[in-house]
Amino acid sequence: KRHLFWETQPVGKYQDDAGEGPIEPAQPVSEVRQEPYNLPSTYEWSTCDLADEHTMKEVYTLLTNNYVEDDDNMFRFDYSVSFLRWALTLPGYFPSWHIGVRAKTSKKLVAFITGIPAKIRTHDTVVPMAEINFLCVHKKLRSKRLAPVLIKEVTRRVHLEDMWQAAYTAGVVLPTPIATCQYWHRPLNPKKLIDVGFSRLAPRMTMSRTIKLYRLPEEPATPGFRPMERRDVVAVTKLLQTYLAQFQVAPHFSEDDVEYLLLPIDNVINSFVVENSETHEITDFASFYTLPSTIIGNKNYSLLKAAYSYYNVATSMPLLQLMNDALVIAKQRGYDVFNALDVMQNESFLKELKFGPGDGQLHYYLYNYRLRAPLKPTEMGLVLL
Ligand SMILES: COc1cccc(CC(=N)NC(=O)c2cccnc2OC2CCNCC2)c1
Repeated sequence: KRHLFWETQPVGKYQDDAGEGPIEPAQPVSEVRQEPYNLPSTYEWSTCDLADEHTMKEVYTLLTNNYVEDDDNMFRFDYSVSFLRWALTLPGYFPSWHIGVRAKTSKKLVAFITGIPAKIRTHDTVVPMAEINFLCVHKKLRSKRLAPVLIKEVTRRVHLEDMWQAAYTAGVVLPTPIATCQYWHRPLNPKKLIDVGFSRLAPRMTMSRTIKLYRLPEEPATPGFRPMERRDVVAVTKLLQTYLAQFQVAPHFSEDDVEYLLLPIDNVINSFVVENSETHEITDFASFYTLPSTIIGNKNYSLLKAAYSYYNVATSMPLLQLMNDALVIAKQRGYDVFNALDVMQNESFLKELKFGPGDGQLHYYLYNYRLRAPLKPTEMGLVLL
């Protein structure tokens, strides 16, 4: 399929002969285009100040009504205001990278795209990158070729901050995935999932048999499994840095990153540690983020409460046991389903903990950075929100 826009971007093929690294060289910031790209005449750029409650509410409303749906258009991501604030206003973020498009007359927010700064390690090189996310065009403005303009504008604003690489994911295939991952789902409330059409009753299975199949203990099995606290930041950072070192692409987390990104926030990020009762050593870490989905057009339910596996490190037990404890807590806290990608070492627990394969794939991309070869999911250590 011809990609009129993507063929103009540095997202090219692999080149195992050439080294790994930027496809195009950085430019002097003074040479970066100073003026915003052109929009259709009735629309205007509008940088969204997410510290402002009203603007944040406008962003929430645009996304909850117009963001990503599953392939059967039965569910749509419903990122909460507190989640968006957490995900997008991290220390060192650039307000100018929260880009909106408004209709000139009504001032209605009709499109959005974001970037946040991150340090991503690819093999042995730590590269400052922009993580691009939340590209959204109002349903009524689709196929007006707005998405390419939003992408060019966020790229321009990233360049203005002297940053020349980016990372993003998508459910669609574009030039040129660096990894293609499968997503998996572990039912926690199988009856609701079947009622809303997320899951189907397996052949020759009754509902009561299905409920029994997915039943979980009331409490985690591991003594010392508890919510992460600020005092755990140093130990968790060490655990994560050591664990993530094995993957070809992974975030390069500092203690400040861990403190901001992984300390628990109700209904946003859930994180846990295992503390050895004798040595008080932190030996394991588990985390999942909260991303509900609107259930489109179901008469009994309006919201699917989903947990998404984030970063997990087990050193004192099999990852399987740690993840089972995470499932137990997610069930306790009222989640309907626990989702995971087959990245990192997740394959080691997916089948055994009764995850079922999802009906789609998530593709990872790098902008202006060539790898020698695509990665296997087990070589991918980056989880985007
Ligand atoms: C259940 O409600 C849905 C609402 C919209 C889309 C999908 C399917 C889908 N596209 N799922 C994923 O992309 C996905 C499945 C498992 C884990 N992470 C995921 O995506 C994350 C990471 C990328 N940004 C969205 C959230 C499901």
